[in-house]
Amino acid sequence: MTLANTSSSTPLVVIEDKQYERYDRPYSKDLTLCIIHDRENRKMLLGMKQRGLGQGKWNGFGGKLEPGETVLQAAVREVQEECGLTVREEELVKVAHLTFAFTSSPTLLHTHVLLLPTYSPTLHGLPKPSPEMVPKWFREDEIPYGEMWTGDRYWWPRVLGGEKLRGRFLFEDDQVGIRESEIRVVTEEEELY
Ligand SMILES: Nc1nc2c([nH]c(=O)n2[C@H]2C[C@H](O)[C@@H](COP(=O)(O)OP(=O)(O)OP(=O)(O)O)O2)c(=O)[nH]1
Repeated sequence: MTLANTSSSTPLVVIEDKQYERYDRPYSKDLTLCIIHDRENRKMLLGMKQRGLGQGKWNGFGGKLEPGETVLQAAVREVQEECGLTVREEELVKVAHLTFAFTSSPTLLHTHVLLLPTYSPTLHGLPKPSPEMVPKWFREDEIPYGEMWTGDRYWWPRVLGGEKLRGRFLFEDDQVGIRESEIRVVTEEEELY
């Protein structure tokens, strides 16, 4: 094990084995999280969550898979519902599988993170607010990590930098403190999910 090179004081443990899924919880849910990147103009679309888990935080767009849906189908649907953009499954790149748990919650959240690398208004339309999310563009160097999930500063920049990651975060029940976190790079040969 090695400590990741991060600028913050919270150490992030990088693991080389498959410990990332080892939180023992009786229930699990599959979720999507889509990062909309306008690479050419060096900006990213985030949404301010209006309700539910993560309310009051900036995040990408996503939510629970509906029965019978694939990850990609759910991602396309959630992006459309939450910010009005039309994306196609083939455009989405699988960039991370992150497992989130909370100290007193019996449910593991398996979050499938996807990236739309090249947003274009002509292809995807213009973002519009929904009851769930109020979208806003941020410059790449002004991502508001202080108003996002606490763990995001550790993996978001790496995903934007082209790395494929697996990780797990055990949050305190206040959904702010991180009791434990691990992350590792996925090898070329490995299926991400
Ligand atoms: N960026 C980031 N996203 C997270 C973290 N933890 C976490 O659950 N999420 C994401 C995954 C999902 O996209 C979203 C939660 O799913 P959701 O939006 O369906 O939750 P909800 O409670 O509002 O669900 P619903 O009842 O409205 O269906 O938050 C985290 O640490 N960082």
